[in-house]
Amino acid sequence: KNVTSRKRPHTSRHKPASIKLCGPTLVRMLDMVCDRARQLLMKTQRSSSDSTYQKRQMIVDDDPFTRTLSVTDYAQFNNTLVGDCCLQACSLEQYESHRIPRVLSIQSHVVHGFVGNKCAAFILQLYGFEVDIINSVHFSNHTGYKTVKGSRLTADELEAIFQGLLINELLEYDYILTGYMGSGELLHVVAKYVRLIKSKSAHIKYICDPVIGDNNKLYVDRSCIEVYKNEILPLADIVTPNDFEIEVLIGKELDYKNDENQEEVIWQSLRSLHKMGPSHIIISSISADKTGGNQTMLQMRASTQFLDNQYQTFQIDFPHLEGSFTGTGDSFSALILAWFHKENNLIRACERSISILHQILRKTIEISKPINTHNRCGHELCLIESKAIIECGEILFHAVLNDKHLSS
Ligand SMILES: Nc1ncnc2c1ncn2[C@@H]1O[C@H](COP(=O)(O)OP(=O)(O)O)[C@@H](O)[C@H]1O
Ligand SMILES: Cc1ncc(COP(=O)(O)O)c(C=O)c1O
Repeated sequence: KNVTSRKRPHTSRHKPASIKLCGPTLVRMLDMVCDRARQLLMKTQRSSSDSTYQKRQMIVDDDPFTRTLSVTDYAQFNNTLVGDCCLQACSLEQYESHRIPRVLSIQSHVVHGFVGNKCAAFILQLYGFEVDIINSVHFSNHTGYKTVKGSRLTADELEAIFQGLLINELLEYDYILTGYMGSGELLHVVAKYVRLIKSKSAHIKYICDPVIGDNNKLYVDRSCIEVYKNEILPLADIVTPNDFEIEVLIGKELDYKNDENQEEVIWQSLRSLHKMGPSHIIISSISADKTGGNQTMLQMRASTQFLDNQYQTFQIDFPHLEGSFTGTGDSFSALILAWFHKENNLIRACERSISILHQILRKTIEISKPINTHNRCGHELCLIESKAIIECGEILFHAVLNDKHLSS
């Protein structure tokens, strides 16, 4: 409460003093203070014969964005301004559940098109996340085009960026998301700062797409593999490898199709990866060539390891769409982050992410043409045009639980 003694007409517009409080008890207390203040103001007005009470203005501002309630009471009695009393309150529960979650996303950037941070930033910001972006590469376009020009972030540059954030006390995140990194040195710096950020709070989740390669081909420097195995995986909470990346990480080739006990091979490989650190693993797609299943379908497989070393495993089957797309893996990890945050449930997060991506790809096929003849990577994702699809998050494909809950 701030009471000023100034003569009219200085009913002024100066900024009200504000008290910020958290917690239900304090909110209740504030309510009482407000009520009492109002009673006193009314009483003063009634009892004063020469009251020069003017128009009383009370502004109650319930801000859905910051989830704060402000009560600003401007009142004037007997040539005295009693007012400029601003109370701003919200419960701690409300504050926590509506606080804007902050994500640090370290991935590639392309000037034209959609991969890496171009996908993650759009998707996450659309869902209301605050996204801090570090670009591991700054390229003209993705690597599917005839030519790619641009630069790569060095380990020293990354270290300098982290130092700046650290010194300014800005390394405060709820989620860390990483994708294409390129070199072991860069990954080493990432691991150092993920460790530091995670040491500040137990609630921080690290979602890692361990980009190594696909179809037996490495996309990154070989030095990445050991850093992923020894430094990154122990810090990661959710990982989204493809089947080639699983093979590289667990050091074992998997022959799903020719193995009699194919199911067991897949789940055993997931279990080996759990042992390296992450409690949630999602293989975003396995083709029918690998599983020997229905050629028109793709399969997502996922697994959660619980604290008591029990596992929950599930799969989602969805249609294989004709054509090739880039940026799908990066969009997938961003969607998983967003929906894991909203649902706090891996199964729901996977159902939503797979369903949303399916609709984005359908939209992309419907409204875009393959980029050009020399491009072997098909379509750029039509993410902006899919805004409503992303926001809606309709579930089209449901998860099927694996009945065996493996124990270690
Ligand atoms: N040809 C396709 N048909 C249907 N869905 C696809 C296709 N390509 C990608 N997706 C969707 O994008 C997700 C991620 O793509 P994927 O190819 O598994 O990742 P990455 O690009 O990392 O290899 C898949 O889980 C699937 O939902
Ligand atoms: C620079 C860059 N980053 C990331 C990716 C990964 O794309 P996806 O999400 O399809 O795995 C690509 C694919 O071409 C790329 O060129």
